[in-house]
This record gives sequence, structure tokens and C-alpha cells, in this order.
Amino acid sequence: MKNSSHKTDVRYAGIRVLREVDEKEVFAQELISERCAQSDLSKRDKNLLTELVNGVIRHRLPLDTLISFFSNIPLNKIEPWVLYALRVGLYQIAYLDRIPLSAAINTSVALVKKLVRRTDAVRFTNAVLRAAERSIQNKSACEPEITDLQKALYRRKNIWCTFHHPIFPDPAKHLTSFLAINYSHPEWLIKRWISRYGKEKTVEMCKANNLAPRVFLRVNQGKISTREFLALLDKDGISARTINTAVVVENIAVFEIPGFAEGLFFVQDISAMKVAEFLKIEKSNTVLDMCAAPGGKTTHIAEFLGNTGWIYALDISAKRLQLTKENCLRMGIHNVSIVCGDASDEKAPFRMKFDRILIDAPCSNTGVLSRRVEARWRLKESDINKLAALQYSILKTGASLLKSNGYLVYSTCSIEPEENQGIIKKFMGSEPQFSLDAEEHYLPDMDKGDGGYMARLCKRQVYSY
Ligand SMILES: C[S@@+](CC[C@H](N)C(=O)[O-])C[C@H]1O[C@@H](n2cnc3c(N)ncnc32)[C@H](O)[C@@H]1O
Repeated sequence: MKNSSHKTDVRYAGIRVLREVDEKEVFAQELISERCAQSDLSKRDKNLLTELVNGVIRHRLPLDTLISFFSNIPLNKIEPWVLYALRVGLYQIAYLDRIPLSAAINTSVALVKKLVRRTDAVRFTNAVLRAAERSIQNKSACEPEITDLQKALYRRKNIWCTFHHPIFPDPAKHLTSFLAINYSHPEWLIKRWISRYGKEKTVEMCKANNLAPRVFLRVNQGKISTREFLALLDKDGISARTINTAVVVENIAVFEIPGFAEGLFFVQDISAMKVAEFLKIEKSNTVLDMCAAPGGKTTHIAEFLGNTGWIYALDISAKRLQLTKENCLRMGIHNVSIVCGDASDEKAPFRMKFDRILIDAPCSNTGVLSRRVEARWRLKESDINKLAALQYSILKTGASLLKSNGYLVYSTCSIEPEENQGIIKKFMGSEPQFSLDAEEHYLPDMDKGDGGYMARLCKRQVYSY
């Protein structure tokens, strides 16, 4: 859909991405980047597209709760395009400040007019959005002003939106469903985290998961020094600072940062940057990266190797390995072989053994929910044990491919113990040749980065007499 000046309409692009993310099970961020690259959207509209798609996915549960409250049709009976248009409209009404309420309503109604072309659907969309708008009492209420939590929706940075009606569960009677709806996470995950981390920490993590994550850049030292890169950003008026070796950029989308195509940096969370370092790479090592795509850690390992040694980048996904290849080319890395295969298969396609092995395992992603916005809705509690079984078999294969005195790092971006300490404990119980050299786990934090886990195992030499 083009608007009157024949430019792509940003909300139309957004609603299509939202439906595709749900129906094709693709990653929202990858689809947003693809659409931004292909479209004639302005920089401002690209930012709005990112905000709308990520915001609607992150806040889906409170948005659907509002729709259910103001609609006379059950949620599962609402025509899909109408439902997406309602979510987009309500997100702007309840969570954004820049867009006038009338514009939020009119643009969603216009989407339904174009996509559904039925007057009852148009009338229904208009009625639900106007009822929600009329029910808002104060869009920027501070915590001390909240007298009835059933009428209050948490927005961000301790700002709430209050309503005239009691829409949300009573926290005194249904604490977990109140927290699940207000902070937009599945209830089973809230229960799990409360039992492990307590209510305060759980709420803090949920709040962090609902904010756009910080953009951390790993400067490609093979091409440019951090000082030179900061000067380049400064020249473009981009404010940046360093945290340890990472560069943090504020208020800017990745596509606006200079030097991407030239491979001057890799976008990588500060927690993910710790993993390659943890592997204790030495020059000339032969390294196996067993779950390598799209190559964030492969390219970091290459930096530690300099132009020495060799990396085998294995992954089960040919499509994601294509990204690994492109990233290696972009970053100017040539000592990598790309291998497509199943790392859980004990007959892994290698006859040789490796000095270092990295297993950055497929996981539930519960440490990176601010980045992987759709993950919280796709994940089921029963998936955690299934993932643990896969992770364990990948670890067993990796262990069989490590040289004596070599190091193996097992890492995830999950904060669930079954996928982390549980795997290592079980493994150590059955593999006396290995010792646990070091272990770290971290919870998601706005300033310190994503949540996750890493363990370094050492394979001892066994002498037979
Ligand atoms: C956490 S991501 C890896 C991220 C990567 N290390 C990086 O830093 O860019 C996990 C990867 O595991 C891959 N994967 C899932 N199951 C696998 C299997 N059985 N064998 C090999 N790779 C697998 C996925 O395709 C995905 O690319």
C-alpha cells in the first residue's frame, strides 16, 4: 500500500511484518531489517516501523487484554487484519507519546478499510479504539498517583497509563496474572522467575525486556582502532561512548551507523562479547565453533587468532550459514571453513580434533527477550527440557572432538538453570576427563547487557601405563 505521494505506508508495512512474524515463525528483527533495506521508507519511518513492530510484539498481552475488554467479539473471532490494526492503534494510544490519539485511531481504521473492505469491520475497529481512548484517565501517571492497580497499565520508566475502568486482574488475588499482563510476559515464565529470583527481580527483568536494548558495537580491530571509529561516529554527529572494549551508540538505528558494509564493526551485545575471550584462544589454534551462525562469535574468535590458525564454523541452518559467510567477508576474515551439519549427531563431519571448541547452543533465549521480541510468545515451558536434551547431546559431540589439554566453552543466552548449570553438572558427572575451569551466569540488565551463561571445561590428558 502506497500513500497519496506513492511512498510505502509505514503502518501498512508494519502490520504485514507483524502478521508474517506470527505466521511464518521468522525473527522480527531480521524481517524489519529486510523491509527497511528493500523499501523507500524515510529514516524517520524506518524508526517508526521498528518501534511499532517491536513494541506491539513486546506488549501483545496487555494490548490483547485491552482489546478483549473493549470489544464485544471474543479475541479469537476477530478478523486477523482487524486484530493487528487494533494492536497497532492501541500500542500508539497507550504506549507512545509522539502520535496524536486521533492519528493513531484514524490510521488503524484506514488500514482496515484497505485490507478488509467491510463497513462492519471498519466500524468495529473505530468503536474499540475510541472506547479505549475515552477510558484513559491519565497517560503519564507516576507510581505514587496509582490508587487502583486494576485500572493501571505499566508503560515504561515508572510511568503508567490509568483508565476509568478496572481492566486488569486484582494483584492481591492473582499476582502472577497481574504481573504477566502488566509486564507482558507469559504467566508460566513469571511463576518460574518469581520462584527463583523473587518478585522484585522478576519485575525488574520484565521491565528491561520491554525496552529497546542498547546497541553495542564490537569494533573490527583488524580494520580500524576504537579511537578512529569513535572519531568517525563523531564526524557524523553520532554520540557514542565505550564500556570496556565495546562502543555504545545512543538513539540511532543500526542502518544509520557508518562503516557497516565496510566491516568496521559487528553489532553484538556486551555479554556476548565475553564468550570468545572466555575461550582462551591462543595464536595458531584450530577452533571448532559448533553453533556458529550468523557468525558473531566466529568473527570475534578470528580477531583473537589474527591471521593465524583456522576456524571451522558449523551450523545446522544453511540459510543462517549464508549470513555467517557474508559477515566473514564483510569483516575481512579468511581463515574460516563453513560447514553445514548437525552438531548433536555423534558422527559429526570431522576426523580431526580441535584445540578449542565453542558451543553457543540453541536455547530458550530467556536472557535476550528485549532483543528477540517474539521469543517469549513462541516458547512453551515444555520446550526447556527438549532444548536441554539437544544441548546435552551437542556438548557430548563437542567433548569427543576436543584435544587433550584443550578448552571447550559451553554458552547460552538463557537464564534457565536446566539449560545451563544443569547441563554442565550432568556432563561432569559422566566425563571424569573434564574439569570445570570457570563458570559465569548473568541476568539481563539495561546497563550490563543480556542475560546468559558460560562454562569453560578443560580436557585433561589421560596417561595409560
Ligand atoms: C545462539 S545461536 C548461535 C549464535 C552464534 N554463535 C553467534 O554468535 O552469532 C544458535 C545456533 O545454533 C544453530 N543450531 C541449532 N541446532 C543445531 C544443531 N543441532 N547443530 C548445529 N547447529 C544448530 C542454530 O541454527 C543457530 O544458528
